Amino acid sequence: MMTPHINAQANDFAPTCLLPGDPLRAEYIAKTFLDSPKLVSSVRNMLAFTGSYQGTPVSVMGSGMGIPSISIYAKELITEYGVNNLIRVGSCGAVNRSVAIRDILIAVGACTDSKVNRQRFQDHDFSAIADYSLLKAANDAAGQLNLPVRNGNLFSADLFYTPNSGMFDTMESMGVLAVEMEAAGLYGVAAEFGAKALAICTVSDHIRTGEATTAEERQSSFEEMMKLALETSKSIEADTSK
Ligand SMILES: O=P(O)(O)O[C@H]1O[C@H](CO)[C@@H](O)[C@H]1O
Ligand SMILES: O=c1cc[nH]c(=O)[nH]1
Repeated sequence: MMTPHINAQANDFAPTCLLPGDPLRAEYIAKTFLDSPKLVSSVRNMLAFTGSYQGTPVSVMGSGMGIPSISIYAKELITEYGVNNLIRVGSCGAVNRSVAIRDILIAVGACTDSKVNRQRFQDHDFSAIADYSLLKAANDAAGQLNLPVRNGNLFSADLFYTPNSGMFDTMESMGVLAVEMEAAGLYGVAAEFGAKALAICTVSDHIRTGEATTAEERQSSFEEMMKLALETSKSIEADTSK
């Protein structure tokens, strides 16, 4: 069994898949946190692994950057490989002065300048929201880990290098916390194909203050987010097997 973008076998993916933008982050998660990680797909070097986290099967796959890329992988994972829970573990740039570098943000919803959800929704405004059971599981896991997290709205931008930096003021005035490039698309795909999705992002840089994390800081603060996503996947698996 193969899709145009994934060369895994039919049962190679677990019901839950973590989706970092960077395939090397997928490899890092698999090799750092999973027992017996197996490489299950490598088309275009978009590495995917399946292993187990404290006894719970879980997969992790790079999504690439931007809504078009994550939409391809998320759609094929859901419809061809039976993945039901998709958890993005990404980085983001803060646009809100109340947010600090290294904060972990959970995207209750995501705005976007992309038209993908309007294409799905007869040109109306679709509310791109997280699945509530995943959102609750992530917040419960954060409590257990004693990890401060912030729940709120993200903005999924088509352009990393925006020609309209004035939009950052508008985002902040509307309460948006940070900018990244995938969450709104992931939530749209999940809604279209009947799966559950959640985006968790660590603030890697602050667009307002110009602060940025070092590579080492990114690694350690991303590890907290990775653990949070893995604990979330463990608790939802325990819930569904009751
Ligand atoms: O670190 P990742 O998960 O790739 O996320 C962010 O980083 C990339 C831009 O540098 C975009 O994909 C954006 O969403
Ligand atoms: O998409 C992104 C990710 C991190 N920082 C940004 O400014 N944008």
